[in-house]
Amino acid sequence: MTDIAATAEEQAINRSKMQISETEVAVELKGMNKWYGDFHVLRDINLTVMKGERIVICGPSGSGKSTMIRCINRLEEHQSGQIIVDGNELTDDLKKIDEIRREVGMCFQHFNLFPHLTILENCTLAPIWVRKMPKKQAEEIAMHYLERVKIPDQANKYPGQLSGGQQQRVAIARSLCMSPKIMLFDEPTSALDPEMIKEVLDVMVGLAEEGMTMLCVTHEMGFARKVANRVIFMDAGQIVEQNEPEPFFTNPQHERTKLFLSQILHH
Ligand SMILES: Nc1ncnc2c1ncn2[C@@H]1O[C@H](COP(=O)(O)OP(=O)(O)OP(=O)(O)O)[C@@H](O)[C@H]1O
Repeated sequence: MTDIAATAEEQAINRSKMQISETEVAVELKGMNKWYGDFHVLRDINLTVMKGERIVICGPSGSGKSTMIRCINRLEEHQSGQIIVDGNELTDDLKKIDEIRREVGMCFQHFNLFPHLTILENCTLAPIWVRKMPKKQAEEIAMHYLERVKIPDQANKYPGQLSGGQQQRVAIARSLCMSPKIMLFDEPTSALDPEMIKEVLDVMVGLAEEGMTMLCVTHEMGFARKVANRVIFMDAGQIVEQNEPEPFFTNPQHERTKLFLSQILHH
Protein backbone atom coordinates (compact mmCIF):
# COMPACT_ATOMS: atom_id res chain seq x y z
CA MET A 1 0.00 0.00 0.00
CA THR A 2 1.29 3.45 -0.85
CA ASP A 3 1.37 6.25 1.66
CA ILE A 4 -1.54 8.68 1.58
CA ALA A 5 0.76 11.70 1.61
CA ALA A 6 0.54 13.44 -1.74
CA THR A 7 3.92 14.09 -3.33
CA ALA A 8 4.62 17.11 -5.53
CA GLU A 9 4.23 14.83 -8.54
CA GLU A 10 0.85 13.67 -7.32
CA GLN A 11 -0.31 17.21 -6.70
CA ALA A 12 0.65 18.03 -10.29
CA ILE A 13 -2.06 15.73 -11.61
CA ASN A 14 -4.07 17.33 -14.37
CA ARG A 15 -7.47 17.86 -12.80
CA SER A 16 -8.60 20.34 -15.43
CA LYS A 17 -10.22 17.66 -17.60
CA MET A 18 -11.64 15.73 -14.67
CA GLN A 19 -15.01 17.37 -14.94
CA ILE A 20 -17.92 15.82 -13.11
CA SER A 21 -21.28 16.23 -14.74
CA GLU A 22 -23.87 17.93 -12.58
CA THR A 23 -26.78 16.48 -14.50
CA GLU A 24 -25.76 13.22 -16.17
CA VAL A 25 -25.93 10.11 -14.02
CA ALA A 26 -23.64 7.22 -14.98
CA VAL A 27 -24.80 4.62 -12.46
CA GLU A 28 -27.52 4.57 -9.87
CA LEU A 29 -28.14 1.96 -7.22
CA LYS A 30 -31.44 2.35 -5.40
CA GLY A 31 -32.32 0.32 -2.33
CA MET A 32 -30.29 -2.57 -3.69
CA ASN A 33 -30.09 -5.82 -1.74
CA LYS A 34 -28.34 -9.07 -2.43
CA TRP A 35 -28.23 -12.37 -0.63
CA TYR A 36 -26.01 -15.41 -1.06
CA GLY A 37 -28.46 -18.02 0.22
CA ASP A 38 -29.34 -16.80 3.74
CA PHE A 39 -26.41 -14.41 3.87
CA HIS A 40 -27.49 -10.80 3.33
CA VAL A 41 -24.33 -9.56 1.58
CA LEU A 42 -25.52 -6.13 0.34
CA ARG A 43 -27.96 -4.18 2.49
CA ASP A 44 -30.01 -1.35 1.07
CA ILE A 45 -27.29 0.15 -1.10
CA ASN A 46 -28.05 3.64 -2.40
CA LEU A 47 -25.43 5.23 -4.61
CA THR A 48 -25.51 7.77 -7.41
CA VAL A 49 -22.43 8.08 -9.61
CA MET A 50 -22.31 11.11 -11.89
CA LYS A 51 -20.48 11.00 -15.24
CA GLY A 52 -16.80 11.76 -14.76
CA GLU A 53 -16.73 10.71 -11.12
CA ARG A 54 -13.79 8.71 -9.81
CA ILE A 55 -14.91 6.72 -6.84
CA VAL A 56 -12.69 4.62 -4.63
CA ILE A 57 -14.41 1.95 -2.55
CA CYS A 58 -12.65 0.65 0.52
CA GLY A 59 -13.57 -1.44 3.53
CA PRO A 60 -12.63 -4.61 5.38
CA SER A 61 -12.34 -7.96 3.67
CA GLY A 62 -15.77 -9.49 3.12
CA SER A 63 -17.65 -6.19 3.41
CA GLY A 64 -19.22 -6.62 -0.04
CA LYS A 65 -17.11 -4.27 -2.17
CA SER A 66 -16.48 -6.73 -5.00
CA THR A 67 -20.04 -7.99 -4.92
CA MET A 68 -21.36 -4.45 -5.26
CA ILE A 69 -19.34 -3.57 -8.33
CA ARG A 70 -19.91 -7.00 -9.85
CA CYS A 71 -23.65 -6.34 -9.61
CA ILE A 72 -23.20 -3.24 -11.78
CA ASN A 73 -22.31 -5.28 -14.87
CA ARG A 74 -24.42 -8.24 -13.82
CA LEU A 75 -21.61 -10.63 -13.02
CA GLU A 76 -23.67 -11.01 -9.85
CA GLU A 77 -27.42 -10.75 -9.63
CA HIS A 78 -29.16 -8.54 -7.07
CA GLN A 79 -32.47 -9.62 -5.61
CA SER A 80 -34.19 -6.34 -4.83
CA GLY A 81 -33.88 -2.64 -5.57
CA GLN A 82 -32.74 -1.05 -8.80
CA ILE A 83 -29.48 -0.77 -10.71
CA ILE A 84 -29.57 1.80 -13.49
CA VAL A 85 -26.58 2.10 -15.84
CA ASP A 86 -26.51 5.03 -18.23
CA GLY A 87 -30.29 5.34 -18.00
CA ASN A 88 -31.04 1.63 -18.49
CA GLU A 89 -32.31 -0.45 -15.63
CA LEU A 90 -30.71 -3.86 -15.21
CA THR A 91 -33.50 -6.37 -15.45
CA ASP A 92 -33.61 -9.96 -16.61
CA ASP A 93 -33.74 -8.76 -20.21
CA LEU A 94 -30.61 -10.45 -21.58
CA LYS A 95 -30.36 -8.13 -24.57
CA LYS A 96 -30.23 -5.14 -22.27
CA ILE A 97 -27.68 -6.79 -20.00
CA ASP A 98 -25.52 -7.40 -23.05
CA GLU A 99 -25.78 -3.76 -24.09
CA ILE A 100 -24.90 -2.58 -20.61
CA ARG A 101 -21.92 -4.93 -20.39
CA ARG A 102 -20.53 -3.33 -23.53
CA GLU A 103 -20.64 0.05 -21.89
CA VAL A 104 -19.05 -1.07 -18.66
CA GLY A 105 -15.43 -2.21 -18.72
CA MET A 106 -14.06 -4.27 -15.87
CA CYS A 107 -10.58 -5.13 -14.65
CA PHE A 108 -10.07 -7.83 -12.06
CA GLN A 109 -7.36 -8.66 -9.58
CA HIS A 110 -6.29 -11.65 -11.69
CA PHE A 111 -6.25 -10.10 -15.18
CA ASN A 112 -8.41 -12.88 -16.72
CA LEU A 113 -6.63 -12.84 -20.07
CA PHE A 114 -7.04 -15.84 -22.37
CA PRO A 115 -3.70 -17.68 -22.07
CA HIS A 116 -3.91 -19.33 -25.48
CA LEU A 117 -4.47 -16.05 -27.34
CA THR A 118 -1.83 -13.42 -28.09
CA ILE A 119 -2.06 -10.00 -26.47
CA LEU A 120 -3.43 -8.56 -29.72
CA GLU A 121 -5.98 -11.38 -30.03
CA ASN A 122 -7.07 -10.85 -26.41
CA CYS A 123 -7.73 -7.21 -27.24
CA THR A 124 -9.55 -7.79 -30.52
CA LEU A 125 -11.70 -10.75 -29.48
CA ALA A 126 -14.68 -8.84 -28.08
CA PRO A 127 -14.64 -6.00 -30.66
CA ILE A 128 -14.69 -8.59 -33.48
CA TRP A 129 -17.19 -11.06 -31.98
CA VAL A 130 -19.39 -8.82 -29.89
CA ARG A 131 -19.18 -5.52 -31.77
CA LYS A 132 -18.84 -7.23 -35.19
CA MET A 133 -15.95 -4.94 -36.01
CA PRO A 134 -13.77 -5.72 -39.05
CA LYS A 135 -10.55 -7.44 -37.92
CA LYS A 136 -8.24 -4.76 -39.33
CA GLN A 137 -10.10 -1.97 -37.57
CA ALA A 138 -10.16 -3.94 -34.30
CA GLU A 139 -6.39 -4.45 -34.58
CA GLU A 140 -5.77 -0.77 -35.20
CA ILE A 141 -7.81 0.16 -32.17
CA ALA A 142 -6.09 -2.53 -30.08
CA MET A 143 -2.65 -1.23 -31.09
CA HIS A 144 -3.74 2.29 -30.20
CA TYR A 145 -4.62 1.20 -26.66
CA LEU A 146 -1.59 -1.05 -26.31
CA GLU A 147 0.51 2.01 -27.13
CA ARG A 148 -1.54 3.96 -24.63
CA VAL A 149 -0.58 1.48 -21.87
CA LYS A 150 2.99 1.47 -23.22
CA ILE A 151 3.29 -2.14 -24.39
CA PRO A 152 2.74 -2.16 -28.17
CA ASP A 153 5.89 -4.27 -28.55
CA GLN A 154 4.23 -7.14 -26.64
CA ALA A 155 1.30 -7.47 -29.05
CA ASN A 156 2.32 -10.84 -30.50
CA LYS A 157 3.33 -12.45 -27.22
CA TYR A 158 1.14 -14.63 -25.01
CA PRO A 159 -0.01 -13.53 -21.54
CA GLY A 160 2.29 -16.04 -19.83
CA GLN A 161 5.29 -14.27 -21.36
CA LEU A 162 4.42 -10.95 -19.70
CA SER A 163 4.91 -9.68 -16.15
CA GLY A 164 1.87 -9.25 -13.91
CA GLY A 165 1.96 -5.48 -14.33
CA GLN A 166 2.12 -5.82 -18.11
CA GLN A 167 -0.77 -8.31 -18.08
CA GLN A 168 -2.89 -5.95 -16.03
CA ARG A 169 -2.13 -3.13 -18.48
CA VAL A 170 -3.23 -5.45 -21.30
CA ALA A 171 -6.45 -6.12 -19.37
CA ILE A 172 -7.08 -2.38 -19.14
CA ALA A 173 -6.30 -1.90 -22.85
CA ARG A 174 -8.62 -4.78 -23.70
CA SER A 175 -11.46 -3.11 -21.81
CA LEU A 176 -10.79 0.22 -23.51
CA CYS A 177 -11.04 -1.43 -26.94
CA MET A 178 -14.79 -1.71 -26.30
CA SER A 179 -15.07 2.06 -25.72
CA PRO A 180 -16.64 1.72 -22.29
CA LYS A 181 -18.41 4.65 -20.71
CA ILE A 182 -17.64 3.39 -17.23
CA MET A 183 -14.71 1.40 -15.89
CA LEU A 184 -14.93 -0.87 -12.86
CA PHE A 185 -11.72 -1.94 -11.15
CA ASP A 186 -11.68 -4.72 -8.58
CA GLU A 187 -8.39 -4.58 -6.70
CA PRO A 188 -6.38 -4.30 -9.93
CA THR A 189 -3.02 -4.02 -8.17
CA SER A 190 -3.39 -6.37 -5.24
CA ALA A 191 -1.91 -9.37 -7.03
CA LEU A 192 1.10 -7.38 -8.25
CA ASP A 193 4.63 -7.03 -6.95
CA PRO A 194 5.26 -3.56 -5.52
CA GLU A 195 7.40 -2.39 -8.44
CA MET A 196 4.56 -3.15 -10.87
CA ILE A 197 1.84 -1.42 -8.92
CA LYS A 198 2.89 2.05 -10.01
CA GLU A 199 2.85 1.24 -13.72
CA VAL A 200 -0.77 0.07 -13.45
CA LEU A 201 -1.82 2.98 -11.23
CA ASP A 202 -0.21 5.39 -13.73
CA VAL A 203 -2.49 4.02 -16.45
CA MET A 204 -5.51 4.42 -14.17
CA VAL A 205 -4.47 7.99 -13.32
CA GLY A 206 -4.25 8.70 -17.05
CA LEU A 207 -7.77 7.38 -17.55
CA ALA A 208 -9.05 9.55 -14.73
CA GLU A 209 -7.35 12.57 -16.27
CA GLU A 210 -9.14 11.85 -19.51
CA GLY A 211 -12.47 12.05 -17.72
CA MET A 212 -13.39 8.36 -17.49
CA THR A 213 -16.10 7.50 -14.96
CA MET A 214 -14.41 5.02 -12.62
CA LEU A 215 -15.39 2.88 -9.66
CA CYS A 216 -12.33 1.33 -8.08
CA VAL A 217 -12.15 -1.15 -5.25
CA THR A 218 -8.60 -0.68 -4.04
CA HIS A 219 -6.44 -0.51 -0.95
CA GLU A 220 -4.23 2.05 -2.69
CA MET A 221 -5.05 5.03 -0.54
CA GLY A 222 -2.39 7.14 -2.29
CA PHE A 223 -4.32 6.61 -5.51
CA ALA A 224 -7.56 7.48 -3.72
CA ARG A 225 -6.12 10.72 -2.46
CA LYS A 226 -4.63 11.57 -5.81
CA VAL A 227 -7.49 10.97 -8.22
CA ALA A 228 -10.71 10.15 -6.41
CA ASN A 229 -13.34 12.81 -5.98
CA ARG A 230 -15.16 10.54 -3.53
CA VAL A 231 -14.13 7.72 -1.24
CA ILE A 232 -16.73 5.23 -0.04
CA PHE A 233 -16.28 3.08 3.04
CA MET A 234 -18.23 -0.17 3.18
CA ASP A 235 -18.65 -2.49 6.11
CA ALA A 236 -20.88 -5.54 6.58
CA GLY A 237 -22.70 -4.98 3.29
CA GLN A 238 -23.50 -1.32 3.88
CA ILE A 239 -22.16 2.00 2.71
CA VAL A 240 -21.16 3.40 6.09
CA GLU A 241 -19.54 6.65 5.05
CA GLN A 242 -18.56 8.59 1.95
CA ASN A 243 -16.77 11.86 1.45
CA GLU A 244 -14.16 13.72 -0.57
CA PRO A 245 -10.70 12.23 0.06
CA GLU A 246 -9.33 14.97 2.32
CA PRO A 247 -12.13 14.99 4.89
CA PHE A 248 -12.53 11.23 4.54
CA PHE A 249 -8.93 10.55 5.53
CA THR A 250 -8.39 13.38 7.98
CA ASN A 251 -11.76 13.49 9.69
CA PRO A 252 -13.71 10.23 9.36
CA GLN A 253 -17.05 10.39 11.12
CA HIS A 254 -17.91 6.82 11.99
CA GLU A 255 -16.12 4.64 14.50
CA ARG A 256 -15.93 1.77 12.00
CA THR A 257 -14.26 4.04 9.43
CA LYS A 258 -11.80 5.34 12.02
CA LEU A 259 -10.88 1.81 13.04
CA PHE A 260 -10.44 0.68 9.43
CA LEU A 261 -8.29 3.68 8.53
CA SER A 262 -6.17 3.35 11.64
CA GLN A 263 -5.52 -0.29 10.72
CA ILE A 264 -4.61 0.26 7.09
CA LEU A 265 -2.77 3.55 7.38
CA HIS A 266 -0.55 2.44 10.27
CA HIS A 267 0.05 -0.96 8.81
N1 LIG B 1 -20.43 -16.76 -4.58
C1 LIG B 1 -20.55 -16.56 -3.26
N2 LIG B 1 -21.31 -17.38 -2.50
C2 LIG B 1 -21.44 -17.18 -1.17
N3 LIG B 1 -20.86 -16.17 -0.50
C3 LIG B 1 -20.07 -15.34 -1.20
C4 LIG B 1 -19.88 -15.47 -2.61
N4 LIG B 1 -19.06 -14.48 -3.04
C5 LIG B 1 -18.76 -13.75 -1.94
N5 LIG B 1 -19.37 -14.26 -0.84
C6 LIG B 1 -19.30 -13.71 0.52
O1 LIG B 1 -19.86 -12.40 0.48
C7 LIG B 1 -19.12 -11.53 1.34
C8 LIG B 1 -18.68 -10.33 0.54
O2 LIG B 1 -17.71 -10.73 -0.41
P1 LIG B 1 -16.95 -9.68 -1.33
O3 LIG B 1 -15.97 -10.44 -2.16
O4 LIG B 1 -17.94 -8.83 -2.02
O5 LIG B 1 -16.20 -8.80 -0.23
P2 LIG B 1 -15.04 -7.76 -0.42
O6 LIG B 1 -15.37 -6.62 0.48
O7 LIG B 1 -14.80 -7.47 -1.84
O8 LIG B 1 -13.81 -8.56 0.20
P3 LIG B 1 -12.24 -8.60 -0.20
O9 LIG B 1 -11.69 -7.24 0.17
O10 LIG B 1 -11.69 -9.67 0.68
O11 LIG B 1 -12.17 -8.91 -1.65
C9 LIG B 1 -18.00 -12.35 1.93
O12 LIG B 1 -18.39 -12.77 3.21
C10 LIG B 1 -17.87 -13.54 1.00
O13 LIG B 1 -17.42 -14.66 1.67
